[in-house]
Amino acid sequence: MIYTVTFNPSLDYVVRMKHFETGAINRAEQETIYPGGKGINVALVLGNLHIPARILGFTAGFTGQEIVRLCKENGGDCDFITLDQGNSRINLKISAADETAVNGMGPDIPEAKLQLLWEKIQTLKAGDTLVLAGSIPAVLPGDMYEDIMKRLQGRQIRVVVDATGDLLRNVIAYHPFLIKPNQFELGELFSVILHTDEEIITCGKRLQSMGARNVLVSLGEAGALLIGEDGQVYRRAAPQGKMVNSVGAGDSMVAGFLAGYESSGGNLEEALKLGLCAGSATAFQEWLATEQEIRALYEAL
Ligand SMILES: Nc1ncnc2c1ncn2[C@@H]1O[C@H](COP(=O)(O)OP(=O)(O)OP(=O)(O)O)[C@@H](O)[C@H]1O
Ligand SMILES: O=P(O)(O)OC[C@@]1(O)O[C@H](CO)[C@@H](O)[C@@H]1O
Repeated sequence: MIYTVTFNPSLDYVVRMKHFETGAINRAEQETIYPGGKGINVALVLGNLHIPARILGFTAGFTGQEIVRLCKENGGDCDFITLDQGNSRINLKISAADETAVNGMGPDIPEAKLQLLWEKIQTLKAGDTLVLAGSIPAVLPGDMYEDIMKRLQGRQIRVVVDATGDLLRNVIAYHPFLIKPNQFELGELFSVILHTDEEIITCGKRLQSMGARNVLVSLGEAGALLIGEDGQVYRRAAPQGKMVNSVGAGDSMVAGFLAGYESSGGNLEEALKLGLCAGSATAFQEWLATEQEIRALYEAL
């Protein structure tokens, strides 16, 4: 069974306009509200691919209720913990000539509620996969994912981490099965800006030598690079298509990778291929891609 954890879910308020100008009143030409947060996105795309995934995390207030409702409406298997105070955040996504986002801070999570999450995670069994994805509310310590991984050591649970900065850096020593930084986030870990495949591979291999098993580096429209635990480096260009909205493309890639890995009995090339197609299929849609959209790219690749 796959479980995803979203500490800081959101309502993604996606607005479209031809031109966006800072310091001015901008008028939306189209607006939609989606349930958001990386773990939620991963689980919904897994669901689209018929892979069962339970959604764990914290929701609060009226926005939290709407996140749960929208997740369920989209087939999500929700097991959220409800916080007694605050509201889940609203993340503004502006799609104009380019994409701009303002992500909220999210509510505080008191110790007693963290304990409830820990109790849920304790029930995972050997062979299960746990996806820790996205940021945590600003008031929580940056070792949150590390703490979870520490407690899960030796239990044969595959842990996937899609996060940035310290949250990601601190888990590497605990042998995550998969990490998925994008090119910028990978460079950020080493305080460098990466330009070439060789530079990306060097940094990816460094993360492997520090403990990560598979390092999947997403490169936007340039595709992805996988530094596999089998010692191979896999490189694939992205499928061609018209970019509509890239929000959730990276999460869809994680979902596709896990689905491809599971359905192929652990073939990394297959996992990368389905991951890439899921990422691109989402980038080519208004929101998260359906199975049909992902399979169409897969057949053509
Ligand atoms: N313009 C694009 N054209 C084709 N594929 C794309 C494009 N943008 C993203 N993708 C696909 O989605 C994958 C993930 O994208 P990206 O590298 O932007 O991840 P990310 O930065 O984690 O994304 P996000 O934070 O928006 O979810 C890429 O590897 C690629 O397969
Ligand atoms: O603030 P975080 O947790 O880093 O990212 C949150 C978020 O931007 O990630 C998803 C796309 O990957 C969106 O649904 C959501 O708004």
